[in-house]
Amino acid sequence: MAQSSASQIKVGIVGGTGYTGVELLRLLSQHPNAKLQAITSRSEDGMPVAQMFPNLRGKVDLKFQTPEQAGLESCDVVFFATPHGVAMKQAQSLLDHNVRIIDLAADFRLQDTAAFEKWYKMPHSCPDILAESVYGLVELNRGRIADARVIGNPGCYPTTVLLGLAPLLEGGKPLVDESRIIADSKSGVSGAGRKAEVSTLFSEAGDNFKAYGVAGHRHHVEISEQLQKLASGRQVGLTFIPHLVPMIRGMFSTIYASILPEALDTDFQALFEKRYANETFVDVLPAGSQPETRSVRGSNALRIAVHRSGNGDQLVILVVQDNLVKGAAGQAVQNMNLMFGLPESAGLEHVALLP
Ligand SMILES: NC(=O)C1=CN([C@@H]2O[C@H](COP(=O)(O)OP(=O)(O)OC[C@H]3O[C@@H](n4cnc5c(N)ncnc54)[C@H](OP(=O)(O)O)[C@@H]3O)[C@@H](O)[C@H]2O)C=CC1
Ligand SMILES: CC(=O)N[C@@H](CCC(=O)OP(=O)(O)O)C(=O)O
Repeated sequence: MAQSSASQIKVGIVGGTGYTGVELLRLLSQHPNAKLQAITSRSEDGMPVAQMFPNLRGKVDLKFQTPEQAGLESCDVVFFATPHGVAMKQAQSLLDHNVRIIDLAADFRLQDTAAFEKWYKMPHSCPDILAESVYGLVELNRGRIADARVIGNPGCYPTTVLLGLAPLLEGGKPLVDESRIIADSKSGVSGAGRKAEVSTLFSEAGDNFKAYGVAGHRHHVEISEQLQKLASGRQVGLTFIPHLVPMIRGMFSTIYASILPEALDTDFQALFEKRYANETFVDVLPAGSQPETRSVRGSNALRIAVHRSGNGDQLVILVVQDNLVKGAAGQAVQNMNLMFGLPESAGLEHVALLP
């Protein structure tokens, strides 16, 4: 159980019964500098957290409380592991109490409020707070995260696609045909959350493999907004197709890009290795490697392999992560560490679970 001390960060979690909420609990209950202070659930109000999640017995001795009763305003930071539209309604009152906010949903991800309203089917209730918020993809935005009061933690698919493409787009000179990039992405079923839905029943999702959101997915607009920033304002044309695979955790994005004739002699392996050389959580695998989702299961690592296919003019980038860790709760804790001046890897040193 985390011991309280003056230097510990007082943490609240809104939405402690969902999959990202319980993942935050797993990570933060072992974090050397965090003290869990308030965990909310409206449906499980009064239930001991460890009764619902026995993996936390002896680690978390709090009960779930409603958001109104939990005393969130006395925390240093509050994580929202809630559906879209919840954090933005509580953000101002928490900021008024000097509480910093990390939202795992999409309320603070898209700067384009018209796109937010189109894809999330609700008006944005605090565009002024959105304007000061920072997109919490640490490897791209580290400089701005430390001082941020509000973080929009990235979507799981966007994390894989953006980190898989950043080294190609960040340079001033295009290396690949930026008008036709393809991201073919697959997610485990936990990506859909813990709520009961027919599509995530064992008998629907098991022994099955399907694409969805082919005509449009809300992560496409999130990825596109960030890709344009990475490419210094150049338009980037992306086809993004998500798939559901019959596993619980894990995400795999295969990204295809055509190398421009003038860039054919680029050493892409070296480019990726150099870009991520100082990143604790991004692992560029040796040339020829084929990453597996189980190599990141339960860990905050994201692994990338760089390949050329065909006659060498097609780049194929393979990216794996655990959707609940680097794709959600782990990334959120990485943001918290930066915001509070801690080592970025504090509480995030778990090695992936095999088999
Ligand atoms: N699953 C994943 O891989 C990823 C998820 N995300 C995002 O993280 C967020 C949480 O996802 P996930 O954990 O899967 O979701 P779940 O559906 O599993 O859990 C949602 C949680 O929010 C609480 N909640 C629901 N409505 C409200 C409300 N109006 N006010 C306060 N609390 C509420 C629920 O508890 P109760 O109803 O009892 O209060 C529950 O604890 C979502 O926005 C999701 O899009 C982001 C990246 C990856
Ligand atoms: C498998 C599955 O259903 N995945 C979710 C995305 C994961 C997620 O929660 O992303 P947000 O935080 O942006 O909602 C989906 O496609 O809707």
